Amino acid sequence: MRILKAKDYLEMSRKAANLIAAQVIMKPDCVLGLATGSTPIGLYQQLIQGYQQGDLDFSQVRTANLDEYKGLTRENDQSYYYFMHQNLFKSINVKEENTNIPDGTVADSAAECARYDEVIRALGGVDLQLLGLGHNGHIGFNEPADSFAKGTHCVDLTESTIEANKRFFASADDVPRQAYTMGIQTIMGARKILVVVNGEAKADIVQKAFFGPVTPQVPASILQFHPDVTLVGDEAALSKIN
Ligand SMILES: N[C@@H]1[C@@H](O)[C@H](O)[C@@H](COP(=O)(O)O)O[C@@H]1O
Repeated sequence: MRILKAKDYLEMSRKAANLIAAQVIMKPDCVLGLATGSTPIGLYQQLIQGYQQGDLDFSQVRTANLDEYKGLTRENDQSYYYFMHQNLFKSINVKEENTNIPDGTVADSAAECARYDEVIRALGGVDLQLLGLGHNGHIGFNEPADSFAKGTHCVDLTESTIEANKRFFASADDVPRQAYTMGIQTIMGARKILVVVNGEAKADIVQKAFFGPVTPQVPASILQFHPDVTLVGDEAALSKIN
């Protein structure tokens, strides 16, 4: 695992965006696995700047997002579809038909999960998967569990995730209780993985996930077995691993 330490959030965002930019430049039709949450917003802004300055072209890039809340429509401003359009897609030249996100409005979980796995298979897998890290070690919405989930599946969100994400909703009651997420096998199948973390609140889980035992109780710990992981974090998030 490569660890890149940044002095602050802006530098973390720049370093991470540089790695994604390198991927897009070296393979213009690459498949980018994308993530939501507050951590990647700064790096998406950097990618938008790179596009506006004429350094990056996303016209052939394909994307596959990690997850989506079940039950939220695309128009709901808390859906991950909405998030991706607001924070990245509307400001770069990626083609709508080349972007993929699980469809939270499909009630039949088995059908939607099978469809999404087929989408990723048809894309030829993910070249570079971007990941944030939940406070309980979740990646995508793979919550702590007794075993590692394989493909796309529907999860019941844990209380800690509902608590962490309620800041985006009017109240905790409005946070959806379920989500569709890529599975651990799909994430591990990505050719490269880029994890971004910032802030002191992530310091403990960074230490556990990357230097603790590999266990489904800390889903991100499986990344220790991936051959090409880069962790980019600010000093606060990396403070317990030095
Ligand atoms: N499903 C998302 C994850 O993909 C994200 O990585 C995580 C951390 O979010 P943040 O970056 O806001 O800390 O929480 C959310 O629940």
